[in-house]
Amino acid sequence: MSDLSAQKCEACRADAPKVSDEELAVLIKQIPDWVPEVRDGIMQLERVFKFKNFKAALEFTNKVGAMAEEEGHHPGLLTEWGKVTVTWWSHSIKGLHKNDFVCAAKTDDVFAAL
Ligand SMILES: C[C@H](O)[C@H](O)[C@H]1CNC2=NC(N)=NC(=O)C2=N1
Repeated sequence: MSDLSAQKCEACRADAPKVSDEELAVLIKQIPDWVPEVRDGIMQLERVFKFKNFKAALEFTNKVGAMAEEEGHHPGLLTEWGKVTVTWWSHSIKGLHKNDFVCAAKTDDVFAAL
């Protein structure tokens, strides 16, 4: 468990500040497999996880879903044969909040524990 994944998501209101470029540079070092990407004008964190078949990909998807429910923060999940694309961003602020980095780190932990 990393520093980030040991944290809990906090309530993210519509007026919460987005992570600054300086904060992003520090936080992304703790989740080096994640790629920050702008999609539809919204900064997001994305990582592709590889599996041996669809069943394994679906099991991982469900575990990430359960973690998301516990945190009250929810990712984009695209489950395909042998592959799950996980995308984190905060809908309420249309960008990245610390919560997204916390949940990306927790997603790494789910994968590591399979
Ligand atoms: C009411 C509920 O808590 C909110 O809509 C939560 C749910 N999950 C969420 N997940 C994400 N990724 N961003 C949000 O802003 C968000 N808001």
